[in-house]
Formats: sequence, C-alpha cells, structure tokens
Amino acid sequence: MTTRLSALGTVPVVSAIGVAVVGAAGRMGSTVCEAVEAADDLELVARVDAEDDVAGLAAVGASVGVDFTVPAAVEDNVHALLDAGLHAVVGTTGWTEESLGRVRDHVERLNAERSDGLGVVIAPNFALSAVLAMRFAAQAARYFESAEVVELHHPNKVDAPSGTALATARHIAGARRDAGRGDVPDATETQIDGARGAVVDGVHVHAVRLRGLVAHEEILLGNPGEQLTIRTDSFDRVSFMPGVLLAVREVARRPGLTVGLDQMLDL
Ligand SMILES: NC(=O)c1ccc[n+]([C@@H]2O[C@H](COP(=O)([O-])OP(=O)(O)OC[C@H]3O[C@@H](n4cnc5c(N)ncnc54)[C@H](O)[C@@H]3O)[C@@H](O)[C@H]2O)c1
Ligand SMILES: O=C(O)C1=N[C@H](C(=O)O)CCC1
Repeated sequence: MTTRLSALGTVPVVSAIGVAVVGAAGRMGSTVCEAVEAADDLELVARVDAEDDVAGLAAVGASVGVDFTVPAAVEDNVHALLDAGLHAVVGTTGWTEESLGRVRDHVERLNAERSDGLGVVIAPNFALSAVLAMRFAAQAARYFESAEVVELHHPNKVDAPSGTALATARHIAGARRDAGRGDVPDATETQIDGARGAVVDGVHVHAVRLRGLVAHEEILLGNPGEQLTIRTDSFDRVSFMPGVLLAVREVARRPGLTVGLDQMLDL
C-alpha cells in the first residue's frame, strides 16, 4: 500500500498489482495481457517470451509472474520467478508429483527466510466450468461402475492428454479408491494399440484434436441401464480469465504452493 497527498490530506491508496506475463506472445499469454490491462487494480509491467530473462522483473515493478508457456519450460520458469522474488500463477500443463514437490520445497525454503511469504498457484484449468466439472466428476465417481474421460482440443495443443484430463482422471481414481471400488469393467481382449486411450490411475483417457475446437472435456460415468455425462466447453480463451485474475489477486495471501483453482473457491 502507498500513500498519496490529496485535498483531504494524506490518504491510503491501494497500489495496483504489478504483473509480468511469461509466454506473452502465445494464445493464452496474449489473452492474459489483455485481461490484466483491462483490470483497474492490476498493471501489466512486462511481457516476457522465449529467450527473455525474468531476473529483473521485480525491478520493473512486477510482484506476480503469470506463466502460460510450454510444459518443457514451465518448471524452470517457476523456479526463476521465485528466485526473482515474484509470486507465480501458473496455467501451463505438464506437472508431475515430482516437479510439484520441487516447487513446494523451493517456495518453502525461500519463505523460511522471508517475513512476507511467496505464493505459487498452479492450476490445470482456470475456467469455472472445468473446475466444477472436475469437482462434480469426483463427487459422482464413487456411485458408478465405469468412468472414462474424453478431452477434445484445438490441434495446436502440444500435450496429450490435457492437464485437465489428467487431473480429472486422478480425482476420479482417488474417489473410487476411497469408496473401495475396484477396477472399471472392461472385457477387451484384442485391440489396436491406443484404441482404449491412455490409462491414468486405472481410468481410460481419450484425446481428440480437431480444427475448430478450443478446450472441451466429457466425463462419462456408467452403471447398468444408466449414464451420467458431465461436459465442460471453453469456446473462447476469455473463459479462463476470471480464474487467472482471481489467482493473481489472491496469490500473495497464500504463501507456499496451491494446486488447483478449486482451492481458492468456496465450493
Ligand atoms: N490452466 C489453464 O486454464 C490453461 C488454459 C489454456 C492453456 N493452458 C496451458 O497453457 C500452456 C500454453 O498454452 P497456449 O495455447 O497459450 O500455447 P502457445 O504455444 O500459444 O504459447 C506458448 C508461448 O510460450 C512461449 N515460450 C516457450 N518457451 C518459453 C520460455 N522458456 N519462456 C518464455 N516463453 C516461452 C512461446 O514462444 C509462446 O509464445 C499450455 O501448457 C496449455 O496446456 C492452460
Ligand atoms: O488449450 C490448451 O492447451 C489447454 N490446456 C489446458 C489443459 O491441458 O488442460 C487447459 C485447457 C486448454
């Protein structure tokens, strides 16, 4: 918080949060830049892309770095943002338990030496419809014998399955385990490789890449004689922006690592 002299004397003025966008030239990064520029309480202080250095971002007024880059670069970027003294909001996919663990250790090590804790928010999907779909799927999973996930995306997506589908499958698997459910029924004996999709924690995940799509997911849950389908569609990347901006505004209040936007919503 800063102060400003006015006709009424010295009044507190809440400073805008300085935001640096990493991957700023990309599909998501450029949309985040527009959203930050349109928000009164945020200030876009840097657009960073491949080959740019993040070390000097604090000096140009950045307190939060937002990363939408590529799975191969994201972990190094987050460590570099933390070393530069920035909070990090991360939408890039490709995380594993191991890479999340290294970021958790790093931020906790830094925070042990700081009075103001740094925060990192990593979410595979910032769209409300997707966050709710994941939550509903996890709630429903215990009641159904069968569960499969179909994700459908634009053909320029570099990873498959999507980070959202991986998280959804893991949540479903966890709920099934907690409920004491065994394997999903599947009598397939012969198949062409890949025909049954990838298997994530025992849940089959199918990836469609199709011109015209943005980001979509269906969770199929089946019992004898009935089916529940949960579907989320992002038709436009603006769907991710309320979640990204929420995380940018909240990350400084959450020292350490937060995984998933659901952790920041009152669900
Ligand atoms: N969490 C979410 O809600 C959400 C939503 C959409 C996309 N994503 C994920 O975000 C990521 C980016 O998606 P996209 O469609 O914007 O990709 P994109 O290819 O359009 O953009 C990636 C950008 O990152 C840049 N880049 C690559 N390496 C870099 C580095 N080392 N440092 C800085 N910049 C670098 C590229 O030059 C490019 O401009 C993907 O992992 C995607 O799955 C997440
Ligand atoms: O367009 C993408 O790429 C997306 N990536 C995320 C994922 O892998 O789940 C979120 C949806 C869009």
